[in-house]
Amino acid sequence: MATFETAVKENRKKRPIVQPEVDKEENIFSAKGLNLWYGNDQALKNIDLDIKKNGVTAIIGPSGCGKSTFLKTLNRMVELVPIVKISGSIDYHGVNIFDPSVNLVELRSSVGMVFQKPNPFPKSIYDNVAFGPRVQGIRKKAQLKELVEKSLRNAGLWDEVKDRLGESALGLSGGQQQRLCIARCMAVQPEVILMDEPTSALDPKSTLKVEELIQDLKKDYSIVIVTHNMQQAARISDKTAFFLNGEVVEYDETDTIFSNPSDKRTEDYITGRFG
Ligand SMILES: Nc1ncnc2c1ncn2[C@@H]1O[C@H](COP(=O)(O)OP(=O)(O)OP(=O)(O)O)[C@@H](O)[C@H]1O
Repeated sequence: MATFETAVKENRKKRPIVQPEVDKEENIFSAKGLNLWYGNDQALKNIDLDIKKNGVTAIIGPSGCGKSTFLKTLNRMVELVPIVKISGSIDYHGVNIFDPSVNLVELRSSVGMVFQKPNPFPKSIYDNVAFGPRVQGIRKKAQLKELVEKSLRNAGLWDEVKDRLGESALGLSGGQQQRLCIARCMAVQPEVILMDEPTSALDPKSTLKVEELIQDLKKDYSIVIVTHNMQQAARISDKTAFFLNGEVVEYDETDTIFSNPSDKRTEDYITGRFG
């Protein structure tokens, strides 16, 4: 049986994700007729959605409407659940991510993910950030050091941790841990960052810091964020998709969704009539 390392190496030989000839596209993802089932239960229904490059796209909607499922479909993490079945397509750099030739390791490096609860490894701050690059085969100390510093700086955490890089990441505050997880995600140099309610476990001050960070990062990354917090979606996103019962009810500029939605269900949701 192949070891993890040989599997990673084999996988690298597959089709490269980034194809310069289609790199100029304005949309980073284009989902078409996307359906997803957990066993017999359909969680995503005929989703057509284009996600803007270098912007923040918010996914909102009531509990259980399929927000996280859609997010995890974008880097095929959802398929870690064995009962999942999918039909339809999601184009990324002109390639359907479900095509058998797609290199999953590369896809998941290019499309990183930050979760609701900060989940640093029980390792040092340095080793958390260096983990991904090491898995990618980077061994040179100087190169690793540079990547770690750059990622921590980009996550706005460097000044707070530069003198304690060898200490356990678990000793950081919740807000710092979440920014560390964002740094860990950036260390593998993704171009998309998926965020699943990244501030719901944080206090208001840490939430503000992460929101400022997202605003800062969007010039270099495409960010898709699931949030229950409507003010947050309104504050930080460029476009917003409203999901209901596994369908996209409305998708538009965030200002339009919050000031002049075209569907009554969107209006009812954003004005707190249900959810
Ligand atoms: N691992 C799983 N196995 C079976 N069903 C699942 C699984 N994960 C999610 N579901 C179901 O899929 C549907 C969509 O769930 P999902 O978590 O995507 O919704 P959500 O909008 O993100 O909800 P929340 O806001 O509560 O996190 C729900 O009916 C849920 O029960």
